[in-house]
Amino acid sequence: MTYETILTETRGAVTLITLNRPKSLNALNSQVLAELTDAFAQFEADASQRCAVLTGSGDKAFAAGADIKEMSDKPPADFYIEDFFSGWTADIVKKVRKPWIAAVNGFALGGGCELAMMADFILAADTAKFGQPEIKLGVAPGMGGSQRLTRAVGKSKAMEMCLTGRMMDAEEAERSGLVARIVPLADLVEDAMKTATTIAAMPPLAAMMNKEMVNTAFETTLDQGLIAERRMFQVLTATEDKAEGMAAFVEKRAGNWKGR
Ligand SMILES: CCCCCCCCCCCCC[C@H](O)CC(=O)SCCNC(=O)CCNC(=O)[C@H](O)C(C)(C)COP(=O)(O)OP(=O)(O)OC[C@H]1O[C@@H](n2cnc3c(N)ncnc32)[C@H](O)[C@@H]1OP(=O)(O)O
Repeated sequence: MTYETILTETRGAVTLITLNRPKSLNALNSQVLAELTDAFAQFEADASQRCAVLTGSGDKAFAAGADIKEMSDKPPADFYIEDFFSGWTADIVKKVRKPWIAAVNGFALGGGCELAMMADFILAADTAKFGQPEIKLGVAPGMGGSQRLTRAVGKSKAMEMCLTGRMMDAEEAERSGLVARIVPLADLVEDAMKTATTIAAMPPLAAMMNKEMVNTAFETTLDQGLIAERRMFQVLTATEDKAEGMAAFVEKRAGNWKGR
């Protein structure tokens, strides 16, 4: 599938998606939203693909946010009538059950930071900068920034960032728990692809359920999360891959996963 605003390629069981609007620092417009949603749907439907990486073209930006020029022209009522931005949660966060990584190669601001936080985890280049500067435009995060950032880094830091619009560099982002690891920019995509390849080699059902468990912890109470974890563990003990995984360990060999 070829797109205009994103690039996609597959390397083994890993899909690499690159935001590709370098002249506007990969700003996210309606076409990006449509094409990214389609690319993730293709990834989710392709049984040969088990993990994905999302990054930005160029060395300057992952995504500098929603396309301000497009937003400034949009009739205000249309945002509400069309329930704008709801597609990101429905089509990318909820429907993509396979693991995917955000490899943040530069500015991740506004919608760019929000998109990165939809990933299962973030690998940040040492040059990456994160922020929710919407207040400077007279608005506020509109795609989960105030909710996911607060859950990821805590109220004080999220509140300061939303009220001042300041950026957080990669060191602060790692220290705050927003990103899993920092990688030199030159090595970022290869490290992310290598990490994704490791995940893609895991039993696919267990990978999906580990993702679902951690996301449940991010969104519910401890008691409900413990119940969800226990039920998914119990389901996994009934799978062929559980029998294969434990037999492979005892027989000191690699597992041959069936995905069921
Ligand atoms: C109708 C709706 C459209 C979107 C639909 C699809 C959904 C998209 C995602 C939804 C997001 C939800 C809502 C979100 O919370 C709201 C936002 O994201 S608001 C935007 C927040 N981001 C910003 O405020 C950052 C703006 N950019 C900057 O501050 C600076 O560009 C920078 C990143 C600090 C870099 O500065 P410089 O190095 O000086 O580079 P330039 O500023 O000269 O930029 C180069 C070039 O890129 C253009 N550009 C940069 N950012 C954007 C942007 N966000 N939108 C559009 N264009 C952008 C900039 O204009 C320059 O272009 P040129 O002037 O050379 O033509």
